[in-house]
Amino acid sequence: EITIVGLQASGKTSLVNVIGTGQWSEDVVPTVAFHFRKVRKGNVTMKIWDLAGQPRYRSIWERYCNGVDAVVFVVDSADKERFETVRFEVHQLLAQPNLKGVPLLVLGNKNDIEGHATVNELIKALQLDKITNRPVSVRPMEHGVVNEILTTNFPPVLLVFHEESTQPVSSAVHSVTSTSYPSYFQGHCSPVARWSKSLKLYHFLILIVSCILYHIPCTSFLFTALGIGFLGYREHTRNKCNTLNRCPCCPRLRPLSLDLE
Ligand SMILES: Nc1nc2c(ncn2[C@@H]2O[C@H](COP(=O)(O)OP(=O)(O)OP(=O)(O)O)[C@@H](O)[C@H]2O)c(=O)[nH]1
Ligand SMILES: [Mg+2]
Repeated sequence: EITIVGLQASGKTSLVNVIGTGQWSEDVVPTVAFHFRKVRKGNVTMKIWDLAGQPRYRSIWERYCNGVDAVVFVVDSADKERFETVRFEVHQLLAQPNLKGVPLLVLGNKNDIEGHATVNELIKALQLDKITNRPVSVRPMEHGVVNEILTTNFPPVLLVFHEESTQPVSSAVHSVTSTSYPSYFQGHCSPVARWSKSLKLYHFLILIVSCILYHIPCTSFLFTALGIGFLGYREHTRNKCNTLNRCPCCPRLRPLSLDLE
């Protein structure tokens, strides 16, 4: 799940269209509020939140960035006059507590336009080198062609695009299996978090009520509570929580490398 943000007319919707259809189209209208799109590539379903970039919609960005695997910030790299605004918006967004640790991918779009900023200029103008609390990647892009962009070192989305392909998105797609996925992450879900979150209050309520009804002594109560906890933990581990499908209670898994050019 990714969220695409950026100032108006930076090319967010154009990018999403390319990801979704593999076709570049000039035919885009400014987004109102947001546009949600689900794209299936191989074994992976991407959920993409394409947010509107006009000033009146920027206050909702944070809400839609909450809990996603990556935030993609699209910048019109030919519109240098607005870099200051972009810098402000990037840092303002990343300062939100909900976005702690979420990886950031900055795409310098419209690279086909003469006089566009280079990746290094973008890093400097947007002060991306000051972001130290999350993985950051900056890539150039034009006409929504994302072949080289959404690749290896940058996590989730991005595995669906083949690293060395020079083809546009649709043909660059390859299937991702759960075995190729975990190598992008280090760390694992905390067993304590899993265990405690899998215990629900109602488990204890049922237990207390049945203890009272059947006059069960304290030690049995304890053993049964532990048993329920263990079963809950196993259930949680098996069904809900792995590197592809993290559960909300587990700490965010970290991508392995920081790829700031
Ligand atoms: N030259 C050039 N034009 C582009 C590129 N990407 C997008 N555009 C054009 O930029 C304009 C705005 O594109 P959109 O995709 O609607 O931009 P957006 O970021 O979704 O805008 P909002 O929805 O208003 O936030 C369109 O006319 C696109 O055709 C690019 O790489 N190069
Ligand atoms: Mg749009």
